[in-house]
Amino acid sequence: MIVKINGIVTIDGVAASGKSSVASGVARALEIPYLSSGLLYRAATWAALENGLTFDTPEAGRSLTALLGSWKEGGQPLTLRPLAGGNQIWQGDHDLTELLHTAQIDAQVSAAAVLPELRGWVNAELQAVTPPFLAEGRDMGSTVFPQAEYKFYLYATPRVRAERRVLERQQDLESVEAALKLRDERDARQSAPAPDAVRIDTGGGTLPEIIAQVMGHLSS
Ligand SMILES: Nc1ncnc2c1ncn2[C@@H]1O[C@H](COP(=O)(O)OP(=O)(O)OP(=O)(O)O)[C@@H](O)[C@H]1O
Ligand SMILES: Nc1ccn([C@@H]2O[C@H](COP(=O)(O)O)[C@@H](O)[C@H]2O)c(=O)n1
Repeated sequence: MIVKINGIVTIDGVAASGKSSVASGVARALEIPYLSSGLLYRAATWAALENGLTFDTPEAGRSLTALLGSWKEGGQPLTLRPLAGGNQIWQGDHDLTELLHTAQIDAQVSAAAVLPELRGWVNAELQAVTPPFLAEGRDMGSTVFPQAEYKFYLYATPRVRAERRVLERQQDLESVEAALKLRDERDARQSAPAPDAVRIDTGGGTLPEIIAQVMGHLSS
């Protein structure tokens, strides 16, 4: 059956639970774009680190959003390209995407993401997009798009997530699992599932099976 979405679908969840892989598969099946909010937080973190900004001062949030604003005014804005096959982030004509999934960004991004000014900047970028689309992150269903038609929340044990992540990165299982647990703790405040989200344990199936599970909810 062909499923037609006119509004917004949200997929939230903990780190490495499979959000972007599932979002990409579902977006392709629905033939709509998906927006990775995490990629915007990662890009802003990269921008701060490149420019010597830290996240632990009272003016940190304002300094970071001022930097992002100055890039926009200078004609070099950070831009999310919401391709269904995988999101990209560009600054002007530079594709930054490859630089954003490193252990260094993983370790710093939660400190940037608690800054209210940065959360406001990311939310405004996403809310400027015209539906239909699928939005993926931590607080898409709870805060940014509470009006979404369908909401999902993905989770899996830290061990399952770490076992998947070591296949993508040159790191050992124990340190990947420890880093994921730390990120879960730091992100806990903005990661509470929307009360009306369908919760799915991605440890309970293969990637195609989880995508099919989400599609099943959309067509029922
Ligand atoms: N059943 C499954 N469901 C979801 N992802 C799976 C599954 N099995 C394996 N994976 C793999 O888990 C890995 C992590 O997935 P992905 O990068 O989509 O997670 P994420 O939640 O977007 O991560 P992050 O929060 O770090 O951005 C990917 O390599 C993906 O292919
Ligand atoms: N809605 C969101 C999305 C992400 N974050 C923060 O960004 C980090 C990276 O996100 P990934 O989806 O790529 O893991 C994440 O650890 C959070 O700190 C957020 O706060 N809200």
